[in-house]
Amino acid sequence: MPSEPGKTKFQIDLRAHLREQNISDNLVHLICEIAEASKYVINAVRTGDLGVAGTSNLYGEEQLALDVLSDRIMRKRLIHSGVVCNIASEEMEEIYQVTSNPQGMFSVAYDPLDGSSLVDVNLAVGTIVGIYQGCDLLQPGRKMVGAMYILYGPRVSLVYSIGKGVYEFTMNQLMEFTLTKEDVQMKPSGDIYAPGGLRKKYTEENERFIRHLEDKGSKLRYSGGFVPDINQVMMKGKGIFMYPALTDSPNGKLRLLFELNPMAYLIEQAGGAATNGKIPILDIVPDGLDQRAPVYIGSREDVEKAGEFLNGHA
Ligand SMILES: O=P(O)(O)OC[C@H]1O[C@](O)(COP(=O)(O)O)[C@@H](O)[C@@H]1O
Ligand SMILES: [Mg+2]
Ligand SMILES: [Mg+2]
Repeated sequence: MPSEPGKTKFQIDLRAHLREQNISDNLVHLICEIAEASKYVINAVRTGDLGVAGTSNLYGEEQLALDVLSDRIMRKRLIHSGVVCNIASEEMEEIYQVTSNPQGMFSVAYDPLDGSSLVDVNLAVGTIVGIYQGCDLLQPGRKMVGAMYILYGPRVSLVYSIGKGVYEFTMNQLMEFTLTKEDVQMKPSGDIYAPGGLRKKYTEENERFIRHLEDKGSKLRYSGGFVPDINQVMMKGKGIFMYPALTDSPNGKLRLLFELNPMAYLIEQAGGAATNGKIPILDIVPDGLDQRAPVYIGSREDVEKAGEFLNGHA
């Protein structure tokens, strides 16, 4: 007998799933609003100007770079959600205050279109989001109440956690997100690695760690997009992504608030680990919106091993 629509576990849409999680209506609403915004972002990525046609569209209107457009889409949605206090985006220099009343409100830090330089070569990109209760955004990532990313690949998937495990939803032909994986779990050790940054600027310790990974049989799997690269580690359930300190950038490249904290939250929720080589990413106290940090993220034992190499114990 065919199952009743909406009743089979893997036909559950995002809103129905969230309503069962025992969280506030405001948080359900916020996550659904971000999911809605992502539909407009993927539409912009699929059909938007790639810079080849100059700066005007058919009507002579100025066209926006995709990351700026994605930022506007996200910001507008968040402002009108009615449940957001402060917004910080990789595309904005300062915090955007929607209201100063923290009651029942959330603050959001996001990267609207990470890896936007990959759009012209048609590689996967994504949106990364961290959610905080109240109005304070400059807190350690461990204070987040939720995090998610949306991957714009051959399929669009949304991976989220509110501290109760990691769930993957995939966009169907009606642009609804339906549950495709629940309770995603990382294995303690893996055999793939994704190393960001120019290799000749790696320190000797990082070079030795890479040699260790290759000696143990790990294969290179790097696309240059943080969201697809993390999604690979997450969904295969094994391996490590790193963007280390470089000889000319001691804090690496990736940003704590917009990129690292949400991913660290998700990977920890899946039983993995994320450090800057010394301490968990989620314990770093941010001193500004644009703070960067080196990162080792993925299977727990691989991340610990990185720490051993960096701290002279291996
Ligand atoms: O090209 P590199 O130095 O390896 O950097 C790649 C990293 O930079 C990013 O593209 C982030 O940069 P943007 O936020 O400017 O897109 C990540 O997606 C990726 O992991
Ligand atoms: Mg980015
Ligand atoms: Mg970006």
